[in-house]
Amino acid sequence: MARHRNVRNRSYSDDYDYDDVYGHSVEEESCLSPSDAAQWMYDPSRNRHAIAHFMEGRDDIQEEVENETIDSPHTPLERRESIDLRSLNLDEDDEAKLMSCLDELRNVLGDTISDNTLIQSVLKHHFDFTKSLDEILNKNKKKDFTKPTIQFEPITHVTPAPIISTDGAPKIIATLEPKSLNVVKGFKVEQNNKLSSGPNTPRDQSPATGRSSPRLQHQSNEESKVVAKQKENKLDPKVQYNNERGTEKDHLYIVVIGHVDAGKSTLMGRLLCEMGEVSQRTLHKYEQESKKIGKQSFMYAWVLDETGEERVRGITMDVGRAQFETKTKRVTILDAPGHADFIPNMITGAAQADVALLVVDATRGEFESGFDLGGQTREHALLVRSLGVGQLAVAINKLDTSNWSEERFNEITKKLKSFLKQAGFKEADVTFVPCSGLTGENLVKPPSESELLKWYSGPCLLDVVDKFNIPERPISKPLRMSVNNIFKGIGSGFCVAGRIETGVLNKGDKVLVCPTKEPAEVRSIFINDLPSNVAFAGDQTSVSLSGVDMQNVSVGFILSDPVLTVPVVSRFESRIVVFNVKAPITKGYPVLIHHQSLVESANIIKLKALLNKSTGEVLKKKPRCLGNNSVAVVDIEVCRPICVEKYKDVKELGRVMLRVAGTTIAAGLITDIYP
Ligand SMILES: Nc1nc2c(ncn2[C@@H]2O[C@H](COP(=O)(O)OP(=O)(O)OP(=O)(O)O)[C@@H](O)[C@H]2O)c(=O)[nH]1
Repeated sequence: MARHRNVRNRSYSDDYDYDDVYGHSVEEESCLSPSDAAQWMYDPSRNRHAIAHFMEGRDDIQEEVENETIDSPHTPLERRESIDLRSLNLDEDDEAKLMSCLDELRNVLGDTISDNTLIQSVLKHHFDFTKSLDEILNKNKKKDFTKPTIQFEPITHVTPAPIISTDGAPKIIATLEPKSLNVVKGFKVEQNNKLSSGPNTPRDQSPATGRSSPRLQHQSNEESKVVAKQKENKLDPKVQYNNERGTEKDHLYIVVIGHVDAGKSTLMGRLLCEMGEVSQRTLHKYEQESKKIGKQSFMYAWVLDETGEERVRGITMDVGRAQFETKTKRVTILDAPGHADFIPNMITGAAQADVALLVVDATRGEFESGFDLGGQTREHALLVRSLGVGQLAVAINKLDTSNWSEERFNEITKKLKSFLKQAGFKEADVTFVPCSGLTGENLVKPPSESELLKWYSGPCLLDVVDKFNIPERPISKPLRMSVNNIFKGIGSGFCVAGRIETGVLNKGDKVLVCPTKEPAEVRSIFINDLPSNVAFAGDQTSVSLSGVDMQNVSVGFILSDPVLTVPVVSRFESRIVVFNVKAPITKGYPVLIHHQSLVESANIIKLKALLNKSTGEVLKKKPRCLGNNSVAVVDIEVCRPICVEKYKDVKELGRVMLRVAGTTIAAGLITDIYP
């Protein structure tokens, strides 16, 4: 059966750069038990050979017969808001009441109103069905519930346009609104305009052709003419890149991660001050104001923690941004929150980054609680690796509290090295730097502390940042821009902010907003708040769009090349590494998928094969369950169609993270997609 090709006929060595797969190896002095450590042992040379060999030769992976739908032309599920009842924290009775009210409401209203709206109304009226119905009907008086239209939910939170600080503080380009992650993403697509997918999608299914809705069909001729013209006028991306950027310093995006209170914002704030990016006047102001509310120790953190709530609580909630330059690079810092409650924001920051700076608190007891006792150090490191970040600097911070002890530095680096190797970082790509954000020691100048000078002669933090390699920018691939923020622009338009994952985006280009596949035109492009005619893969940009309604674009969407469109799928196959599950993963296991800035409910619908971690060899076909540290091939079904790519085609959009109840339980590479 054709379905067998999903596993059997694949040479995994062709699909992956195995350096990008997690859980490779672990040192003997691991923080894991010896048996766990043994499971992670890995020999890359053996692996490359063995996986190719094993996959080509194997015919023995049988598959379950009940899920025949996988090969049949798949009808994508309607994309609707997913209800995660767990997040509502209802007790059993209330949950039952809620479900019963929802059923009743659906009987009357059909599917024309989103689940989210219904839930809000039911909760507001304390499970009173009649009152909820009244409210919804009154709100939607003019709506014809029987009419099948493309219907979109309003975006509930809109963030203001990015603001450049004018008081002498460094250029804080934009702060990601945490609420933007909760943007309601629901929409429904007419039956005759079902989402289709991918580079393999026949042209006649794309919005520019006959199967589109009448509105899209009407636009299609015009659109295709413009797109053809666009193609004609296009320069070779590499030539264009050299013309535009040839003489500029390379731009690097660094996400700063680590356990809560590790000193991330203080470190970055101090670094910016040392580099002269913050005026004395501003710093003095922060000093006075932080003193007033008894938070003077946070004065440097205020450079990046801009909101009143962050300053009063003394924690980062949004991703703060700032820029500085090293000898060879322009650097954008993405200061991520360390608190577990803000992990989705941290992921949004990490999804935009090329490299990461992991900050750990060297204070005795503090490192241990951030690393060993369920802290965020491990979680953050795993997350950034899962998002494709391969280079890491580790700031062993607050070493002033241990009198610059070499012993303490070695103790921490030993533990971290072992863990980071296990998480998939190559030893050569990880650098450890002793420092103190509070005193400014070893940040931009060689150390001056006599205790530190006794044993450390390595680079300061700034030099480590300067030595990072700029990752290859896939500018020759079709355009993919992932949307991580949406805000009102100047005048009548609106802007989407996000990262150009692949390709080139020119002012005036036609793009397809996916997964809804609505055509739009790029009116203007801003990079670091400055207008630009073009943006390339790797750039963080704000783009103003016309031709599409702001309410029809959501965080997690992809702006795609209008011809070589991004695949839109409801099911895909993934090779996952399971990190940490309380109960084994079984068929039907519910998870939240994180894919760039998108968060979507999903289920693991099929366990296809359990693999040997080191060789990729199939250990068991159709396993009944997956435990901790296992590697497996599974099929995942999302509640609403999403834009993904096979990892071998576009690495940037070929990774997913699976999270349950606030913990990352697995990371995966997308190995196949089911249109
Ligand atoms: N002794 C000492 N204290 C520090 C150092 N760096 C930061 N701190 C203190 O640690 C506390 C937390 O610092 P932050 O910079 O807010 O920590 P953070 O990691 O950004 O916190 P979140 O983003 O909320 O996770 C503050 O009281 C700082 O003054 C340091 O190098 N030495």
